[in-house]
Amino acid sequence: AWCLASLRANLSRARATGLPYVILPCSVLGAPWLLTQPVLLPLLAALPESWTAKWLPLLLFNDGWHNGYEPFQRAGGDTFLAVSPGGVILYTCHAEVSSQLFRDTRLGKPAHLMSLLNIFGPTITSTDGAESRLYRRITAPFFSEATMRDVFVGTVQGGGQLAQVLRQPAAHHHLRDLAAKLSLHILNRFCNQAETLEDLAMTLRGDDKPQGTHRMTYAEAVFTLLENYMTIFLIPSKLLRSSPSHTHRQAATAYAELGRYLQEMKGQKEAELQQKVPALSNKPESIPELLVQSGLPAKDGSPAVLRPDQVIGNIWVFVLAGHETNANTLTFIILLLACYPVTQRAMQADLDRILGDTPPDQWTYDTHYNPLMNSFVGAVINEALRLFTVLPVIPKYVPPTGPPISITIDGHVHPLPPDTVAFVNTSATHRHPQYWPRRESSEDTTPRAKRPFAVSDFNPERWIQKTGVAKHGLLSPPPGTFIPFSEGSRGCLGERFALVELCASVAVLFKSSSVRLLTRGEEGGEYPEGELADTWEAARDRAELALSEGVKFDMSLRVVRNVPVRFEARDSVSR
Ligand code: HEM
Repeated sequence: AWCLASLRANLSRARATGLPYVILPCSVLGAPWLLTQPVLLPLLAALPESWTAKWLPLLLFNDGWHNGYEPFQRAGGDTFLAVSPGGVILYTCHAEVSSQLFRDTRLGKPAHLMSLLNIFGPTITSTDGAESRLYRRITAPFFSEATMRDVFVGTVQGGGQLAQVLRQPAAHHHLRDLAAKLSLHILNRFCNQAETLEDLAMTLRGDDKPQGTHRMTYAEAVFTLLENYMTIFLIPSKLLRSSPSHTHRQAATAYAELGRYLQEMKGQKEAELQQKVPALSNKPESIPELLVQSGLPAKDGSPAVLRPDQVIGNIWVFVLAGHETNANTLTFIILLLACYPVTQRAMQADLDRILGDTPPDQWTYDTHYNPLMNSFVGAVINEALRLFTVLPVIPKYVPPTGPPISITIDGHVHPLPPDTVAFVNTSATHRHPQYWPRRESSEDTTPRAKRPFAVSDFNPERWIQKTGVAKHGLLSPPPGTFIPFSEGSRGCLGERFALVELCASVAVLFKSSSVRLLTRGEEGGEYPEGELADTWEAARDRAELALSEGVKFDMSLRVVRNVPVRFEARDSVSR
């Protein structure tokens, strides 16, 4: 009775918006569905597709990337509502609507749905209003041009070490982990000022050891925690520690160890700040420094702006937001280039043109970043960000108290009622047939080309502007059509940081090395039977499957299936 009454009430709220809607049996965000999904899903999947095609994909939050534009095609519109007894959710991939949602400062974030990130304390990403503005204001000064200079040079140094490790046989088994070690190092070295290049060398070799009384290294604690994030979020540490499962106990250790590392970082910054003579320091302040400073009483005696849990929560969220996304994007770029040798060579020709014989230790942000980003390097990065949206959905929220907030579509005004969650679907936007027409060869629907056709649609050439409106040589997409970093007042704080890091790592890896797909016969006996395909075309098909079926969204989008590739010094392969 409650369900029917709620559904009726929500239907009348939905009708009042004038937007098309789809009725769902439950809310994708509600506890009943989240708890019963493992049991119900196999039953629902067994029903004829024609019964479920319109609504079931909307209940599969983690499949958003795989579904791409399809749910919108089925719903017959780029903006629609999903109505259930649990509430009303707006789905959009309409550029004009997304831009309005990003720019309208009356809209907030559904902070109550994002508390998942608050495992060490409140965070910038899962708070709203004055609180998130405060965190942004405190940490924004870190993202200065001085920081970008350091990040560029540091990534070239670190990327050089990664290139050496990747050239070892069978390194592809650990490709994503090695990329994550590099990006965690960059973050730790520049955001946290807490690591050196020697530390990275040891981590990449696997020679790093826990320090002092720690039971895990910092990197091990971060990676283990991320592997077991939901377990740690849902099950109290006390239970995890006494669980018979080894994985549970490891998860509890990772959580405790990382908590200790974050506390130590905070303590060390507090000690440094008490000794520091500000005028003598010309280094960009680190994220922990900015946060810790706000957690101390001011010199004039006014109280601290942040509580200790706010300091720790936010140090953690920068570690999370700043390394996973970059590591996953770099991995996608490497695998895409292995599938496209011709594109790889075109990008390397641009690297040779821009960098010439200048040794990597003389590459600088001021001289090289812009030319690289306006070349094939920028085109490849943008195209990878378009196809592999590491955050496939960006949530917005009409506050529960207050008036409806209207969106306008083709001149028609649609008032969104209070308490409406809005999902800007980046994955569907980036596959919208009008904004991003598929490349001709990707019209291939043979069984080998799997939804969402990410590999066959990879086309960096589309970013190279030959005619028309050009922004520094690369295509400048209309607002709302290319949104990997979101936009507006809650857009990614680390966008520039991420692009600088990606640019420098792609440049250093591919200036010195090439990557190719491995096939059987040309290799020694170090690969297990069945791992390698017989021909390049078969290897390409496997890679394409891995980059569709083998892609998973949990904390962010990543490839979980191994793709056999080999890095070789460029001198040894034809240019
Ligand atoms: C390829 C790399 C990256 C991508 C695609 C990406 C994407 C995004 C997106 C889409 C958001 C908005 C999320 C939302 O509204 O729910 C976001 C927020 C954020 N990102 Fe990134 N990001 C990347 C790298 C980074 C890096 C390197 C840092 C820091 C060093 C960073 C720090 C943040 C922070 C602090 C926020 C929260 C902003 C707020 O809530 O006000 N990101 N990112």
